[in-house]
Amino acid sequence: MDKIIVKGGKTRLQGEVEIEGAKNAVLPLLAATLLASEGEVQLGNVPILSDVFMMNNLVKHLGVKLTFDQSTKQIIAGAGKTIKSNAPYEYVSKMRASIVVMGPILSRNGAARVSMPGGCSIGSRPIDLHLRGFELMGAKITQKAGYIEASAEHLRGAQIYLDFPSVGATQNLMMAATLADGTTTIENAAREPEIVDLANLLNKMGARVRGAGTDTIVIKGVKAMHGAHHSVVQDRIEAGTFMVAAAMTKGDVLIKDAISEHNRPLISKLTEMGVRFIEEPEGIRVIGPERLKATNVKTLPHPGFPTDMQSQMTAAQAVAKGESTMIETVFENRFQHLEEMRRMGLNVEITRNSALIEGTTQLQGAAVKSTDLRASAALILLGLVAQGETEVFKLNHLDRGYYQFHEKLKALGANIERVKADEDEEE
Ligand SMILES: CC(=O)N[C@H]1[C@@H](OP(=O)(O)OP(=O)(O)OC[C@H]2O[C@@H](n3ccc(=O)[nH]c3=O)[C@H](O)[C@@H]2O)O[C@H](CO)[C@@H](O)[C@@H]1O
Ligand SMILES: C=C(OP(=O)(O)O)C(=O)O
Repeated sequence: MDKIIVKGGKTRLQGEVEIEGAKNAVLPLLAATLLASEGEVQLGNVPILSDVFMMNNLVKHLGVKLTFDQSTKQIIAGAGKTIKSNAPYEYVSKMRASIVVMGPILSRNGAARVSMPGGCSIGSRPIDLHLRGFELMGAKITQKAGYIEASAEHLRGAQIYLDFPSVGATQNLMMAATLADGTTTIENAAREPEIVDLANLLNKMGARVRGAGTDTIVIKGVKAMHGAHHSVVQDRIEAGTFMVAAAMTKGDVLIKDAISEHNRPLISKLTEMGVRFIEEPEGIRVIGPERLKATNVKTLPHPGFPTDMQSQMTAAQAVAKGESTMIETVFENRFQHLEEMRRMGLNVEITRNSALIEGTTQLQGAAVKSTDLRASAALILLGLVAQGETEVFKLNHLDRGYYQFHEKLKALGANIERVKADEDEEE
């Protein structure tokens, strides 16, 4: 596997950066291609990421004729006249998000057998809310030998209240409801921009989804769905990561075509820390101060501060003047990067889901390993400001969600390279 080497301390990022389509949008969009029984779903602005390749393999296995032209970032998914009901372990176990194929399969076939996705390093990630919603729609759910089996002669519309506004459950249930008999209402639904993107594609495919982006989504079932054209929404987490990078390095970076509406909580916190944001016709310009000020952050479902920006924000807090707090309320185990950051001199006290960070200008480069996707980006950001050399290992996490991350930072002036790691370095 590769490693990234960052030589930090003097970097001041400058220039402009292009942002890809969102990983967290495109994965459910790919699952939605299973719902079309005729025509082609054409997706543009598709990010070139390992998670996308894995989801492509799963939907292809299930019966969609899919091609991915990486040069144009376009996927063409030819409708499966029929699709398979069985999503096997070898595909689902590789990626948590693959559970969102269950709603479309169940909706089309009246039956689904999907391997249990399991947890991951940031938490146990149960799927009880997804399954409870399917049951309310008339599905019988059983668990056997690591698989969840669902069957329903007629999936029917239902009134579903989610105990927590789960992104995945909202997406799965929305898709299940598209071909169900009657009307489904999802209350306390997730409101993330990726939910809106999915609803937009579903409607282009012939579904009748209203209210996405609010806490109540209403879906009227239709008889069949067809092909459509759709461009994947911009990745607000990638955009946010570059905002933090500019903020930490006294930078001046134009984030091309950034959508401030999607990054309100982050922009608000960075502004509190002394960062300037200028809305320009080509995007948002981010200007970092001489020294960031401390701030207190708590992660929440959208429109609260996103848990997917938590690690990157702790990197900014690590170099801010004064004491900051970070409270993680969405995932129970998302502070592993702080242990790695300690190796670089981070002053942090962790009490359960709360971290007290004392900012310093004395961070030193070190060898660190990515513990999850956003941790990998956060460690690289910290490497930009630490004195000396930082080596970041386990880049398989980074490749799940960032396309050409080091090239983009390099183009902004970072001293960074990606090289092959020796086997013995990786442990
Ligand atoms: C591919 C994708 O889009 N991933 C995003 C999605 O993940 P994902 O869809 O898995 O996240 P959820 O919103 O479902 O999970 C949020 C919380 O709810 C809990 N929960 C969820 C479902 C359930 O049935 N029961 C339950 O208890 C989870 O364990 C977690 O603690 O939203 C998360 C929260 O914004 C982001 O961090 C992920 O990047
Ligand atoms: C946690 C994330 O993704 P996933 O849900 O795919 O693990 C993320 O994008 O930060």
